[in-house]
Amino acid sequence: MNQSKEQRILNFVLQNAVRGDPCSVMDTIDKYCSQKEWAMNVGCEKGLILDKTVEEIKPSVVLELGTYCGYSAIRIARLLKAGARLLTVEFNPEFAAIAKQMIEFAGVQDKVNILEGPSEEIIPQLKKKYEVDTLDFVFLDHWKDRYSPDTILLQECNLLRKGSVLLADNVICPGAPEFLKYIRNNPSFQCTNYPAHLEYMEVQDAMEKAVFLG
Ligand SMILES: O=C(NC/C=C/[C@H]1O[C@@H](n2ccc(=O)cc2)[C@H](O)[C@@H]1O)c1cc([N+](=O)[O-])cc(O)c1O
Ligand SMILES: [Mg+2]
Repeated sequence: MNQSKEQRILNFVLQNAVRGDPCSVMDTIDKYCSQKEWAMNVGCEKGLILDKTVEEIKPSVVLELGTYCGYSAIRIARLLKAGARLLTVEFNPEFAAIAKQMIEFAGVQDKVNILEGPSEEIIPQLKKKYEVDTLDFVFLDHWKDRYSPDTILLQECNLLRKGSVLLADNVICPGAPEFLKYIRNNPSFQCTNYPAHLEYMEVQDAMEKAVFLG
């Protein structure tokens, strides 16, 4: 049975990146996906926006929605302080298995917990099953039509506190119009837009940051 694209990306990393070096893994994925096969990793340009947001917040508890191959999980985890943790939600078992290997190869597995299942099932379990009090930072990069229902669900589950930061990928391409409408008209959120390009392409995209005001 021939390999999936995600398996080919993982193999390229295992054969070309430096084990235990997160930057080497990120650079190797970016090299493969810009030169050989496009894939929906946040990439290096939007990755820098993600980096700056994480460095600004210095979060202790991070939730990522949409692990895929683990690129942004590695990107975030490499910047986390000792004792801080990333919970990342992936519902495709094949992608979760790839991401697990990618994260272990990068050496950040001690900071990352991959939670397998759909976000609408996992989010309500975070407090009791995963011992989360509130989330300092949430990176949204899963199905674009899940961004607003999951933002509402996070509030309903009391997982946001005054100052919690959401960062959403792809609000221009593929686009998350419903999310933008919801979040920008909601007085409980202070929004900032960061124009960028779609990963590995000369296509306009943007990230949206939303700070929860409590
Ligand atoms: O569609 C996109 N992302 C959807 C991501 C989905 C990921 O989230 C997981 N998930 C995890 C939990 C869930 O509940 C649902 C899905 C899915 O199993 C998948 O691993 C996308 C598309 C483009 N593009 O240019 O086409 C560019 C991007 O940067 C993108 O992020
Ligand atoms: Mg994305």
